[in-house]
Amino acid sequence: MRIVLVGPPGAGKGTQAAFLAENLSIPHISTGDLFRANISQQTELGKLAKSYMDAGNLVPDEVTIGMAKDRMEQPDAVNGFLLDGFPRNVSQAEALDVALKADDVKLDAVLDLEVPEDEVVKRIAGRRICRNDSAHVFHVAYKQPKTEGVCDVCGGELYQRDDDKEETVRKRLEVYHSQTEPIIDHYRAQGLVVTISALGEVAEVTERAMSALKQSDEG
Ligand SMILES: Nc1ncnc2c1ncn2[C@@H]1O[C@H](COP(=O)(O)OP(=O)(O)O)[C@@H](O)[C@H]1O
Repeated sequence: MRIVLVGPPGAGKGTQAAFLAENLSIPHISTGDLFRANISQQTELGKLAKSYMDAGNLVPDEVTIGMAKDRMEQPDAVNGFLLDGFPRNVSQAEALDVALKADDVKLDAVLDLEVPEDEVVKRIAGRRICRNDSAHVFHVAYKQPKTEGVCDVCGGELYQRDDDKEETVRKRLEVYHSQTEPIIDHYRAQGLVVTISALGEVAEVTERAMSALKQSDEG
């Protein structure tokens, strides 16, 4: 299956993507994770990406599209993938359409995770991530001082992403509404959009997502 996941920052895309990718036996491709890997390895791409990310802006298409395509061309992605964070604007969606067409393949679904805006701000401000695995995500109370803890799953150090500060989150939401939301219409025109609520327990949302994807596959 070839799936695109969309939803505002804080919708739980990364968390859900990890579970869904495992259930569906396809690789989870996250452009945010690819950028963060470049940042921690201090590559040129990482340095460039960081300046945009910390401001809550999108990294320019010229570098993002090439990076995403390179990843999708890896052998593990030949029969399917779950894209998380890409495409993030209409021109990226168009570039993806062209790339898929060239390979004579199609997307199966675009899964849209819906969550109210005040919930998103609260979730992100309290979000802490494990240094060992970005799928290990934890939450502290909203507006609590940044406390360093350890990951319940693997004992790794927890940290707050630089772009998870409240001011940056507001900017990211603005960018989401102005640049990313329009891709939902782009894909709606292709009949691919499946919308589910991202509220509730993680496992509940995964179940909701799996049954929505199954229905769209049959329908
Ligand atoms: N496809 C993309 N195009 C441009 N910038 C991107 C893309 N994917 C990720 N980024 C950059 O990485 C940041 C973090 O993205 P991500 O890890 O997906 O977090 P979230 O979904 O919580 O916003 C974005 O705010 C943006 O600066």
